[in-house]
Amino acid sequence: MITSDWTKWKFIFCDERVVPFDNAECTFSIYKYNLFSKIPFNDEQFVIIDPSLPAKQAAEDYERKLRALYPDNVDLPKFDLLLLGAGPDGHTCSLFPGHPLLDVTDRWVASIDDSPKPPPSRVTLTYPIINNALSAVFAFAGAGKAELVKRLLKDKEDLPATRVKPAELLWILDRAAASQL
Ligand SMILES: O=C1O[C@H](COP(=O)(O)O)[C@@H](O)[C@H](O)[C@H]1O
Repeated sequence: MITSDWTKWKFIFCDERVVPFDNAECTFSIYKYNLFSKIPFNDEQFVIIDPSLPAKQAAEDYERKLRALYPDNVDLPKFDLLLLGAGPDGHTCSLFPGHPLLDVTDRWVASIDDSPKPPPSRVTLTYPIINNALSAVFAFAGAGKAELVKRLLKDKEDLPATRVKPAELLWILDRAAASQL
């Protein structure tokens, strides 16, 4: 059990699907009801997208909200910890293999309307922000992630997830996810 002054925490989302809060694909709502309901946070501690906006405007709005966390006008934010997953194609956040978003360096947050994984409209942090973080954790569980974990950690394929290179990168795997290493 972690003991912490939870009121000091701020939560941002590395990516989010542009869907209403009551949609099963809304990452904020998944966290809110499954994890955050167990810890005493209040809504002001979350930086969330405005899902009523089209993806491009939602990304601009979300970047404004992130910038507001840094009154000193930093060029790049330095987040303490990014908690990441990756899909079977090697995507992480909403950065998909071969997609032009992989090369975006002029924004903290980008939008996508043609995500290969539904839902199609999403906002995502870009690599300059991801790789400026103090630390990131990739967490994988289950046999369904075993081949992906092998491609990332053993084969070191050039995939969106292997381009994540913050100051410190940790991997949390259960035995099944690590079974092909
Ligand atoms: O759509 C997303 O998928 C990945 C994880 O993929 P899954 O196969 O485990 O569902 C996630 O890391 C990403 O942030 C999310 O938007």
